[in-house]
Amino acid sequence: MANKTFEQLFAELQHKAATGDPSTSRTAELAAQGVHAIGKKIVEEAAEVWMAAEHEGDERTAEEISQLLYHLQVLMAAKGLSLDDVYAHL
Ligand SMILES: N=c1c2ncn([C@@H]3O[C@H](COP(=O)(O)OP(=O)(O)OP(=O)(O)O)[C@@H](O)[C@H]3O)c2ncn1[C@@H]1O[C@H](COP(=O)(O)O)[C@@H](O)[C@H]1O
Repeated sequence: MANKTFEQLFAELQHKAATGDPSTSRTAELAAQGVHAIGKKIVEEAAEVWMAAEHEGDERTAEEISQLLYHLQVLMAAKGLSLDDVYAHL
């Protein structure tokens, strides 16, 4: 059972990126650092997904995928993109 859906998390991250306190919110901290820093995290997390899929178990792979999805959502929020902007291309 998921703790929250992709849509619920994104709504929370949009709010945190816009109004959160960088000293208490990781999302607000990343948003304040900007697209360059978030992009580096996305590349790092993508590599961790790959390594987990090849060398670690399904649980670790799923965990790394969740972290990649989180950072992609943070980038979307920082850029002002909506879920519909992305769904339009799926
Ligand atoms: N789902 C997530 C989530 N997934 C991953 N992460 C962050 O991503 C990190 C994982 O990346 P790393 O393994 O590289 O961890 P790290 O070494 O601490 O990161 P760096 O120091 O290298 O930047 C975690 O330590 C978290 O900081 C997340 N941070 C927040 N959320 C959720 O986002 C929402 C808003 O959170 P806040 O913005 O923190 O309030 C809440 O629902 C949270 O549960």
